[in-house]
Amino acid sequence: MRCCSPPRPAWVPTCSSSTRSRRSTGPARAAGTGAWDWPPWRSRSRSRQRGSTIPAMLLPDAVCPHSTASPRLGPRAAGDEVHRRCCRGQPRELLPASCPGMAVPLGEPERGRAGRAGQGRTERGSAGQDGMVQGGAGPWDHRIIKVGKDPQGHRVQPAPTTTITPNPEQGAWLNNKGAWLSGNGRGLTEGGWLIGGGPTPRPRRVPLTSRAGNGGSGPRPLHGADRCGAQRGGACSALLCPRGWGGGGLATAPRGSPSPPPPARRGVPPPGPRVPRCPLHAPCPPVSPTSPVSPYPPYPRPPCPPISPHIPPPPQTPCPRGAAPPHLTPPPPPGVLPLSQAWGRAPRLPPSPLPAQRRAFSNNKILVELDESAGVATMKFKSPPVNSLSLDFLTEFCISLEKLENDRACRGVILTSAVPKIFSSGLDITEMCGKSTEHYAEFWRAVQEMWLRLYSSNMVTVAAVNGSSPAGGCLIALTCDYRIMAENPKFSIGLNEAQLGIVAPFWFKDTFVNVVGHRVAESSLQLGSLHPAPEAHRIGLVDELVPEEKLKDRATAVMQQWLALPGKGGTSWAVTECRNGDLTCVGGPGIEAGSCVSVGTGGVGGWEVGKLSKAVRAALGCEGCAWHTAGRSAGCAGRLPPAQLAVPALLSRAGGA
Ligand SMILES: CCCCCCCCC/C=C/C(=O)SCCNC(=O)CCNC(=O)[C@H](O)C(C)(C)COP(=O)(O)OP(=O)(O)OC[C@H]1O[C@@H](n2cnc3c(N)ncnc32)[C@H](O)[C@@H]1OP(=O)(O)O
Repeated sequence: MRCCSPPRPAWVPTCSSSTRSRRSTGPARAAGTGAWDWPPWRSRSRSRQRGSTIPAMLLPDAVCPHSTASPRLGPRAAGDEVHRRCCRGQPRELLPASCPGMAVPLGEPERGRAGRAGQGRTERGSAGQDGMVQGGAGPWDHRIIKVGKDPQGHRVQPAPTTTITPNPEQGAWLNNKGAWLSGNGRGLTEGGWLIGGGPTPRPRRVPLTSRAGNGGSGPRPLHGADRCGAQRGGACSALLCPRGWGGGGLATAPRGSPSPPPPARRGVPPPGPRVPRCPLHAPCPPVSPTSPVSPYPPYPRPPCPPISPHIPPPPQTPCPRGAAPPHLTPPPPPGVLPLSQAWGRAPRLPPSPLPAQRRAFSNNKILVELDESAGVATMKFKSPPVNSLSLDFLTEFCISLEKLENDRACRGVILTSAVPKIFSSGLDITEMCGKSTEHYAEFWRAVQEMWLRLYSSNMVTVAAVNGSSPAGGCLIALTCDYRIMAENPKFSIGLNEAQLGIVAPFWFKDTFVNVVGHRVAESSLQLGSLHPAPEAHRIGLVDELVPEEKLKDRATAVMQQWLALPGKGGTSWAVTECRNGDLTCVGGPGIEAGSCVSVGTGGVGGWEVGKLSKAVRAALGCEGCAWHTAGRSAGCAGRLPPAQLAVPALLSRAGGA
């Protein structure tokens, strides 16, 4: 059973004028005689086999039912007008062959064409006010449910049980109540529906099982009757029907025919071949090869959504030691320099077996020479006259150091001076007076950055002090892992800020204390002493003195010694513990147990002694496993709370200075 009421045949007029015209031409058509297969959609052969004979008045018009072009049906004067309205004003000759009215070619005897009849089927409709066709088992089972008006304008109300009786004399059908149902015997009413019939107009009583608009379970209006061109007064044919199906002048589809697609709804695209869409669409449905071919162009391609929601994020590289991902790393406290640039550097690898090469790069203030065979670079300060640490110098210093850090062939760096008798005169005094506040801030950030980078470097750093090194120059030497000074009493080193009327920043002081101890540092800082080379060696400010001409070789030898040791950069090992917020060395190769190494002292697991970066990493958990081994406090289990480390406090204070 079909789910929809049958479509109106293409040749059924819907306009009242057509009906009136047809009725007016009824007598003329009635003059025609002859046996015909009727209705025209009935198979001719089948009808002939039954020997059907239909009155001439019931015969259809010519190919266009409204046209009187048929010689059997008389003049076509009135029919032409109807024809133009019915067939959209197209001349018959221009109608396409698919038009149901074109089944009979021009010039041929106008006999009913072969067609399909909805006979023997029961059509239950819920077509609402547009009408409904109901049928039964017989050829006349189809019935008009919604009826129009009789010639006098009276509305015809079908009874629950209706008998349709053709009345050739009146050119109409009558029901059992004597009501007029159709004006031409083809089941037409004004605004009504065509019903099929059989070859023999046998009056028959068929109970009505459904009424129009009862909302029953019958078929729905055919593919949206309100949208069908036929319902709007035009012919519903295969070419004219906006849906492109269901037309062709067939009242009903044959049994077993595929159900038509559901009626188009507002905002819902009609069925048709699915258009492949952007593969990035998440719910992209597969293209169905069996989808009916739609006569409509494909739907506009929906705009592709941004690729970001559909593109998976890059996988996060887990911290090898279980540390928090980079994006979870807590930001440094306000005022603290970002340490990200000093952390997370690529692991340093042994030099490649390639032939030994020497590379050098230079800028205005610093000359860098890299011996790839030894994995040692030399940074020579060349900012005459005194290698003052200006903003440009500091910037170039950080850039050069970063280049070496990123160079896998470099494992150690030696800092020395290309200016005779001067290692560095310290911070450039001209940068600290007569400038804007912004410039002071920028300069001071550069100073701290220089210290952090050098102190947290993964490379072994050796200072070859070949000249005087006051204040900031001394700080550079103190920040290195090892200090070798030219054995020249004229060269002095120390933090002389007190002589300038300023106080050395606490991180200057801490670094100094780490090297010479508290008491020496205290006295030296209070006096602002500049210690000659011999004295500097005596108080431990420098590790050894060598003749100036041997300074380079000695620095290289020391570097090789450090690089030969295991661990990152070949530095010594130390076991530290966390106690009262300080990092205390509890032993290690070459390190006295119990000595306070404070910040920057490494621990187990390959930390480098004197490397602040390792302690900072431990504070953030990146070195947690090492602390788990050496730590004694509860906070050292896997990840050391930053509060128990002196490093964050140190950095915080550095930023606040
Ligand atoms: C914002 C927040 C801040 C916050 C402030 C907080 C900062 C605290 C930390 C501060 C750290 C510092 O390093 S403060 C800087 C401390 N540095 C110093 O005190 C250096 C003192 N200088 C010296 O001792 C000597 O100059 C020395 C380096 C040994 C070289 O002696 P020489 O005889 O060979 O040469 P000189 O004739 O003295 O100097 C040559 C020229 O170099 C200049 N010169 C020398 N030192 C200079 C210097 N540090 N900066 C600029 N210019 C310098 C001289 O003025 C001369 O310039 P001309 O006359 O034009 O030829």
